[in-house]
Amino acid sequence: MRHAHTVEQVRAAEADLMARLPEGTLMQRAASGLAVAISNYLGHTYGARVVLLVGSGDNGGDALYAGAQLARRGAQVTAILLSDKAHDAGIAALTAAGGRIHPLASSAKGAAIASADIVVDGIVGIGGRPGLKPEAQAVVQVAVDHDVPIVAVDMPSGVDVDSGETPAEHVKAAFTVTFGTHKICHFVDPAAAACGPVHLIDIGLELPAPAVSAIQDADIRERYPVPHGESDKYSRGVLGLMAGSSQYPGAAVIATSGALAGPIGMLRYLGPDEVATAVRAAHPEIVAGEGRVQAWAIGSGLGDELEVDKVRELLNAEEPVLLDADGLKALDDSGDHIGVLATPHAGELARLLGVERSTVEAERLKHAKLAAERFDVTVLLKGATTVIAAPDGQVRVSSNATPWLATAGAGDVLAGLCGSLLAAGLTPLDAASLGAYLHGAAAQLASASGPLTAMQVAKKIPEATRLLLDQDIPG
Ligand SMILES: NC(=O)C1=CN([C@@H]2O[C@H](COP(=O)(O)OP(=O)(O)OC[C@H]3O[C@@H](n4cnc5c(N)ncnc54)[C@H](OP(=O)(O)O)[C@@H]3O)[C@@H](O)[C@H]2O)[C@@H](O)CC1
Ligand SMILES: Nc1ncnc2c1ncn2[C@@H]1O[C@H](COP(=O)(O)OP(=O)(O)O)[C@@H](O)[C@H]1O
Ligand SMILES: [K+]
Repeated sequence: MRHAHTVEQVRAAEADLMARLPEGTLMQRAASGLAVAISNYLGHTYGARVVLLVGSGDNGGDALYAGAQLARRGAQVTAILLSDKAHDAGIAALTAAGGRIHPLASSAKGAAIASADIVVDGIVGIGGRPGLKPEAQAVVQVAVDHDVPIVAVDMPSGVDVDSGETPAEHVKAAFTVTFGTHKICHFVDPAAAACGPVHLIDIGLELPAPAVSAIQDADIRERYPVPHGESDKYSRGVLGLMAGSSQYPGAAVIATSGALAGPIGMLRYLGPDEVATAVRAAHPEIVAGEGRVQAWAIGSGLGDELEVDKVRELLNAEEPVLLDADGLKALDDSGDHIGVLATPHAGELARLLGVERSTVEAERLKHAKLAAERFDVTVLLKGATTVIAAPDGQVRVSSNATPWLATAGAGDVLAGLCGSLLAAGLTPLDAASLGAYLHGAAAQLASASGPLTAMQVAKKIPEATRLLLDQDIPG
């Protein structure tokens, strides 16, 4: 996993390390990494036109020192100071290296930005409040108008670093270079979408447990329940699936496709006879009717046929339960739901919490955590980036999907797959994490940059799993 820490955690780790190192060491490490990343992006340094947008703090200092390094290697570097205050030693370093300094009032700044190869956003970093001041917004807009790529120093200025929210104007970066550890805004939308690819420069920080972790290829290999010589169909896990209705029979076929593509040894289907017939026609290996299971997946396409009392009974039983779509209506905030995994999209989470969908979309991390705490369940909030919040406060994200996955039935595949992982014995947090990541990987294969259907995603899950399990990933 990749890990993100809060500003407070970063500041504390930085203070610990700085006490043991000569002054300025960390900023030099950060600036060197930034300069190298910019050179790599441009493909050349000599003669490159680089404009630095410099705010009042150390984020501007990083930009100035990186600019000085680039200037020493032959780049034409111009700094635009957006505040009366700026990092003095950084300005001295850039000037000594032959860089130019423009105050905000300079009439030449617009032309410098318009003709730049790259603009460096050193306006604000972890010390910033959300939003851009009008003068910063104006210079950023010149870069946007002239298609000049922007590299964000630490994070795109204007985003909310610890929540990933973007309540006001902010920079949209071609890429971001961050230091020491990832920050929450790199992982959580909508801010994550403004970061572009994020390069992490190690500056030697020693960090506590992360606030948010991002799932990677290696996590699948580490945690997937691969069967072994002693396994049989029962020990691999049996999933009970309640999905589909006379109104939505297809949801059952799609959800069972997702479930069978996961690690379980057997799938029991419970639902109306005509739907069971359709499910068995698609997958003759499915067993219809009651029996022992290791986990339940309930909800996709149930419509009005949800039996709330029966589901509530299962919620209080020992076996873990996944609740999706209509099944979420059975969730209440009483009782111990520690083994429950809820998989809402933003609209469903909004209904559960009694807020507007737009509020959930703007504050995804906050609402996923809120629901996990209120209902004592693990919440998987679907979207371009999937946010998974456990009741103990752990948060993970998965962001390997493709926008082509936004298609009817894709959520049913995910519910089946995550249910399958639950039945195979993973915790709700791991089942959600691996399920979301494999779903995203399968969608990439199914899409190949083009349209896909939910059933095609389900069909690609075994191949995605095989590729991820076989890959030789060090450490
Ligand atoms: N920590 C680490 O490990 C390392 C950190 N490093 C670097 O330091 C950066 C943090 O630097 P920092 O603490 O000086 O804060 P920073 O983000 O530059 O902001 C400072 C000032 O900006 C202002 N301001 C606030 N909001 C604003 C807005 N929306 N628009 C305009 N202005 C705004 C506000 O001043 P005010 O307006 O209140 O006078 C605030 O005091 C960090 O991101 C990284 O790049 C690396 O060098 C090495 C390792
Ligand atoms: N823009 C996007 N980029 C990537 N994945 C997305 C995007 N929008 C939605 N998804 C994913 O597509 C799936 C849609 O699920 P859901 O909204 O439940 O659809 P349905 O109810 O039709 O099955 C989820 O896994 C979600 O994370
Ligand atoms: K920045």
